[in-house]
Amino acid sequence: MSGDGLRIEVEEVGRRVGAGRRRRPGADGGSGGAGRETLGAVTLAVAPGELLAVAGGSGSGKTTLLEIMAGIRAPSSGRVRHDGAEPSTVRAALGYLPHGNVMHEDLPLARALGYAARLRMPARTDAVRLAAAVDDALAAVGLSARAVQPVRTLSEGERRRASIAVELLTRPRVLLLDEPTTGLDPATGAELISMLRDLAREGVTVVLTTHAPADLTRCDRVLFLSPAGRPAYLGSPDGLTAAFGVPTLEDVYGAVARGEQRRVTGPGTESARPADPLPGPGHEVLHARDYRPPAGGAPLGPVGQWWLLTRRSTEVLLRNRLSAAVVAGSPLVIVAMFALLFRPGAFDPAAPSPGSTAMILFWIAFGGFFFGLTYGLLQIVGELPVVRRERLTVLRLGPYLLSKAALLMPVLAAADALLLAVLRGLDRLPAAGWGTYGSLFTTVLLASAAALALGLLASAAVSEPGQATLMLPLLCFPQVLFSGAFVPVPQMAWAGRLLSAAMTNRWAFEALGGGIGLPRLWARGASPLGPPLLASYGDSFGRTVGVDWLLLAGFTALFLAGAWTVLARKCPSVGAVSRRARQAGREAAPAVSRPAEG
Ligand SMILES: Nc1ncnc2c1ncn2[C@@H]1O[C@H](COP(=O)(O)OP(=O)(O)OP(=O)(O)O)[C@@H](O)[C@H]1O
Repeated sequence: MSGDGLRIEVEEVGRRVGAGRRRRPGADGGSGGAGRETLGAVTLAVAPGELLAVAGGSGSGKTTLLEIMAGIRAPSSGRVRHDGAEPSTVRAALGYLPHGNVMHEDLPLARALGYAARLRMPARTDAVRLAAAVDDALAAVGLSARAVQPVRTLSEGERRRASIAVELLTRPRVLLLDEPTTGLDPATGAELISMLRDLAREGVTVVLTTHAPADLTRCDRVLFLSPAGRPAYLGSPDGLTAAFGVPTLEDVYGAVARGEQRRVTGPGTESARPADPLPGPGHEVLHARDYRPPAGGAPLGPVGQWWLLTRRSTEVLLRNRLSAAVVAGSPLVIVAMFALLFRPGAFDPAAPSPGSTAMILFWIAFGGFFFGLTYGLLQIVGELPVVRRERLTVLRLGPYLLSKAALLMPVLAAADALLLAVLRGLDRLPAAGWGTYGSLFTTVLLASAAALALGLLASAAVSEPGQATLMLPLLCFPQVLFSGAFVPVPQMAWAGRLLSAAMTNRWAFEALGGGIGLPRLWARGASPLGPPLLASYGDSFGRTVGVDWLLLAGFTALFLAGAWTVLARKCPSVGAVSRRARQAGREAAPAVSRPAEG
């Protein structure tokens, strides 16, 4: 189903990991000198139509090499070219399948592929051609009969094939797969390799990493890496056992671990097809303008992506009944609890209850915050592997984050409106005009928006849903303590006052107090407790409400920018990795040319 593959040239590629630097995809570009070598001096060429297996013990650098070939990790030395071009410039022609299952599990298979096709294929592709691309990809991996089945109900082998189908949508000319057979039974593994072999037969260049000795015999060539990440064998699978003088493929692992090395160069060991020599140092590298991407035009722009991602997030949420029930049900439960907690008439000027009025306003502010935070927290972390994978194609982070806001802000607006309407209906809030309630609603909605952005930031920063759950009390507690509702801001220690300025709940609480006329009620109402309470709060409610709104909007923008930054670091685009590689190369250059001391 694909055209001619690209010729991959790996030239003296090595990678070192520096001391004290954290691992993150593509981010730890080599420093050229210091650190531990995890991959060393790998040189090979993979021809179009060839199926190459990269084998080796755990930690021998298989994934590292594959990621370098895909252009999503920078080598510390050497270089990789696809038909003479840098990986980043031919990204549209590369299909990269990371280890594990990276699809939205709640979507039916064809729907998940449909969204992936719309995202990756040219924007002008019409619905009929998109559907045909999905059908072709499903047929290529033998899953046409599973099209309507939710991804989570597929077997492990079917899921692996479904993941490959996503890459096939754009008819890649190079397919790089990290451990596609891990976890599969031998028959399913063999089936999957035979499917990859068919793709290679059609001209695609296929490279896979594997732990299964049986896979090796089904590939054209094998690159065996030593525990130190150096090539121990490169050649035909048939010659593998003989080269190490061992009876079985399993024994090769032991021999390689003992440090034996066989760089076979006889017939069948080189590229399956005759190739041009590797480009020399003076060889001019192709750049994006020289490479012709598949015909059809550019993929969706930012607005198109935003709308597509909004629709996908909505469908993902609606198809997961538990998540949908939590999103819809938690405001109902919380509103009901508020209605039970407070007594009516606290705002009655003839008999006000100043302490209760402060508490009612605080819990309204906190309700808006809590809805936003809980909605945001689980949004990103659960689909981070999908985001990471899509960032390697065309996904933009701005539209992605804004799609979450587009999905959740209407729900938050409904929850906030319900909260105010129920409390007003039950006389927990005073009778007042639309202007006052418009102000209260704006405040709570802005509080929810800021909390949603904070939730998205936390969700992007953690690495698993369990950690996101732990973040909930951590983020809520200071918002309660330092809101100024329980201990008025003027009564706090100076450090507490400083901290309270960073709490969105403080500004929401004060805006609600100002908006509903709390100072007037406390000062002129019939309760003798009002004036001293007002004195303890100082000028907390004296500010123009618009200033509080600006602060809440500023926090929202700040948290969204934070989420964008975290995601950009965790899920770099291929272009970003390539820039880092060039930067690392420039930094490494002086170290390489430095004369030996002594
Ligand atoms: N950023 C990093 N910092 C420290 N060590 C790293 C970093 N990146 C990779 N490594 C190390 O590089 C080595 C190769 O890792 P890699 O994931 O490529 O191995 P692998 O052969 O794919 O392993 P496995 O088969 O277990 O998946 C490992 O020892 C790993 O710990």
